[in-house]
Amino acid sequence: MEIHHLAQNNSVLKHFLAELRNVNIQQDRMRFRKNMERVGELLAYEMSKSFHYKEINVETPLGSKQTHEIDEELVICGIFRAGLALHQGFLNYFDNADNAFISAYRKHHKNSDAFEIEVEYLACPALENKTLILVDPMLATGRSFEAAYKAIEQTGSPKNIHIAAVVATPEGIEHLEETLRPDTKIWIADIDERLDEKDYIVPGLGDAGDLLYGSKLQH
Ligand SMILES: O=P(O)(O)OC[C@H]1O[C@H](OP(=O)(O)OP(=O)(O)O)[C@H](O)[C@@H]1O
Ligand SMILES: O=c1cc[nH]c(=O)[nH]1
Ligand SMILES: [Mg+2]
Repeated sequence: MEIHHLAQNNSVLKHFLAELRNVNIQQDRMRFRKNMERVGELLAYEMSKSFHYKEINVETPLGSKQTHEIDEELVICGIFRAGLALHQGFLNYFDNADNAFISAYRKHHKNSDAFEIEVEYLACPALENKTLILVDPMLATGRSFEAAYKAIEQTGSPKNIHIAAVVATPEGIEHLEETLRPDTKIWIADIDERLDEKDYIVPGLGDAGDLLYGSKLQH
């Protein structure tokens, strides 16, 4: 499995990430959503370097130019809720991509921190010969990405699979290495230290879904 850890190099990505993590700045919900979308755009740009391209000829006002365009049929799949803003960032760059939507949430056991991942909704185009990009900001235990991929897999087998997340843990990445197709490529803005006792990422950024859209009733 190929793992790309993008914040290893300095770029404006680190600036947006710092704002997403900052407990004062992240309370500005509109700015948090915008930064998440902008990180989606940067992840899309980095990922695009790994795509196949085909030669095309473009007529300019002054002549013609042999150049290239993306030669992959993309399907962007956002995981509800928290994946929505990141999904929009990918769509801002991959204009004509098809899209899939899947829900995944942590359903807690009664009076316990233990949880199962519930998948209740999936809308997905045909995946044969497509490049699937699964996006969710948080890769904590990795169980949501796993559950989402297993549900999507029932509908068809994509040619290529990319996973995109903003903050990940080493445990989460290891979990995906054990459970997803070995040719999957993972694109992560940053990799943090560990999970806490509630399986939240430390230091992470908090609850991504709540920061984007407000709190929800616990299941
Ligand atoms: O790697 P995991 O341990 O599975 O945790 C990560 C998941 O947790 C968050 O979603 P959450 O369940 O909070 O739902 P939400 O998007 O509605 O906030 C996040 O968006 C991931 O989907
Ligand atoms: O740290 C975490 C872990 C799961 N979901 C979040 O939103 N944040
Ligand atoms: Mg959440």
